[in-house]
Amino acid sequence: MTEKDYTPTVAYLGPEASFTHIAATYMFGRTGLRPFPTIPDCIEAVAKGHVAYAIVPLENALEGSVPLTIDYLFHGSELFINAEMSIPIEQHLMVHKEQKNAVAQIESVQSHPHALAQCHKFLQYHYRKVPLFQTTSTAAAAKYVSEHPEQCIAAIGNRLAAEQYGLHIAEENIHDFHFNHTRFVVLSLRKGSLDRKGHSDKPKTTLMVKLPEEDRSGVLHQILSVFAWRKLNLSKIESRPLKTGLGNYFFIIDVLEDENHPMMIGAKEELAALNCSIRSFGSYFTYDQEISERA
Ligand SMILES: O=C(O)C(=O)Cc1ccccc1
Repeated sequence: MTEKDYTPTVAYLGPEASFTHIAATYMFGRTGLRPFPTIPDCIEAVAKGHVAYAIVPLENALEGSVPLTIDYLFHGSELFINAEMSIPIEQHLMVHKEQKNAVAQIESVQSHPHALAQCHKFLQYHYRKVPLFQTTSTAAAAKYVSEHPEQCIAAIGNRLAAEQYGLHIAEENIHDFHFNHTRFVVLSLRKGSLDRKGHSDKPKTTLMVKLPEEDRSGVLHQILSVFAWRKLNLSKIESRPLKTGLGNYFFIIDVLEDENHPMMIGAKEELAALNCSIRSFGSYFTYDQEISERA
């Protein structure tokens, strides 16, 4: 993909100061970013050509895949992955400044389901009886808290969200496990890798592989050996429901190689010969951000 001299519009899971916003800023800078309220809204905006790119969370180190992204990306979308970035996630408990002395009386905690899950032990231990409410993003929760100063409620989100919405951080780093990273993907209607500074040496290719209709023993073994004997390194394999019936699955396979490499071309041909159906989401570079790099 060639760089254009205009700033592309980029849809991200908003509002401002979500983790996705942080990832989007890291990848594209501050201009041209447009917040959308939900992941499906971001995916639809890029699929309909309203924006050039969308950036959405794909997978968290603690919680696994983000089901909404997987559902909308792998079921019927015609999008490609142009880049992936991984950012460290630190979660903080925040309240309205007017409620900063009432933290012991918090009546509810809101956040994105993954953020609530990442802080499960903390919440169990400190706020066992407090109801938890899911929001579309951590920043949406912070914004809601900022708009309800009279309520003794808390949000879980990042430091930027506390600053953006003027909230008081009542407890820092409440995520249960230290290694809490999330992978985000940049999507567009065009195949090709975004080439920015600091990317991985090797590109990665994401394949969606559907097993042959006829049920035969050893088919998963056959699929894996297609990659194994070619020394193609897999960085992920995940089975997801096909949604056509109980027990029907497809596989998301990430391979650390460009899809145009002769071994990859051979692998795709062999998978087709095994009666698998394959859809490639393209080859793309990966970017890793550390907290110290944040603006
Ligand atoms: O809610 C957000 O801020 C997001 O961008 C999604 C998310 C939620 C929890 C961890 C990482 C990303």
